[in-house]
Amino acid sequence: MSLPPPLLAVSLGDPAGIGPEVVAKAWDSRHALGLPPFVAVGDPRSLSEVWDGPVVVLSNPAEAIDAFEHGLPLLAVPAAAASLPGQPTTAGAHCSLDSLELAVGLTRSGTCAGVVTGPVAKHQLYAIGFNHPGQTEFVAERCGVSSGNVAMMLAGPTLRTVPVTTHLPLRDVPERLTSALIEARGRVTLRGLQRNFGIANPRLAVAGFNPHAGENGALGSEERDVIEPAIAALRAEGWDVTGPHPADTMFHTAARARYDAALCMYHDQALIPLKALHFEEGVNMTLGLPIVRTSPDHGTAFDIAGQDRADPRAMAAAIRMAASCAQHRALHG
Ligand SMILES: NC(=O)C1=CN([C@@H]2O[C@H](COP(=O)(O)OP(=O)(O)OC[C@H]3O[C@@H](n4cnc5c(N)ncnc54)[C@H](O)[C@@H]3O)[C@@H](O)[C@H]2O)C=CC1
Ligand SMILES: NCC(=O)COP(=O)(O)O
Repeated sequence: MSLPPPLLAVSLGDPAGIGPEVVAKAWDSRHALGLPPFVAVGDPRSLSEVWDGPVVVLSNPAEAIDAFEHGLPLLAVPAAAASLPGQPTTAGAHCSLDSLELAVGLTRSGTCAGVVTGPVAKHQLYAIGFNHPGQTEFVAERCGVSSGNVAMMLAGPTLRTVPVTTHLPLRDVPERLTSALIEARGRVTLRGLQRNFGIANPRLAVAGFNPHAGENGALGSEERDVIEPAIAALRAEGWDVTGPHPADTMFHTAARARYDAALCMYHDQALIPLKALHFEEGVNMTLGLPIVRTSPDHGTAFDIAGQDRADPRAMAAAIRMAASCAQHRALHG
């Protein structure tokens, strides 16, 4: 059985970044890229700065599916002041936050089947008082889920990675890494693979923290003291979990074939292999939420905004993945 493609909400992200451009280009290529209907949420001027295609400004999201064939459906969240591509402003940061809020609200209410979040600049948001590390934790809070019970999964065609710790200074990682946190992220990841991707018996490979996964304790003790107990606890629940693996040898082709997701100890351990292999089509998905949330793996790219150089494939992949996961959940719960 299959269901009609669901309507998704797509926030444009920072108006000065490449979010508006990649969303517009995704709509332009909707047939070639096989995209389901979506409604954009964000600043109308940020679109007209970079695109002269048709925009259908809606007053009611219910009109989006009919409008989608004729123009890019938009729920307008105008920024208080115009911002130019590549020149982020405080007004733009507020607009990106308001757009995110509305897009998440449309999804939580069931009006949309999933939310795809455009790239925001974290330092711009921090400057206006945003007190979450990133959009992941913001969406989790809006859904009533603690940030410890969600997982940021980066996914490409041949690799999925999940960092246990995300946006914090590297020097703070060791004290933040606990067996309980590794176990929780591992469990959310395994359940997320089942729920969103239909992988009945998911395989999780857990990375070490130190070089050579600690070299039997000679190069660090986190593997023995923190990571191995978490792996043992997950295995005791019946999950297929291996590790701790030396991180430098778990991402080559043959190694990747042995697992469905790699659980990594810190941000760059997870994101470097993913972006090296799949930058053009990488998707960031939040696991553990009652709603579907995806995002392209890239950021605001202020350096190329407004130059017609932004590649829309990661945004398109994020839209496709959100639709596919939403349909899978609708069919299988
Ligand atoms: N999902 C999100 O909201 C994310 C937001 N960010 C934010 O983005 C800002 C900039 O971060 P950076 O580390 O510079 O990463 P970035 O992904 O914005 O840019 C890195 C490099 O890749 C290029 N690039 C990125 N996306 C591209 C695309 N679609 N097509 C062609 N070239 C592309 C950029 O021009 C730049 O040279 C930061 O403030 C960060 O917080 C970063 C990652 C994800
Ligand atoms: N490096 C990934 C990233 O910055 C995305 O974070 P989030 O805003 O989706 O939490």
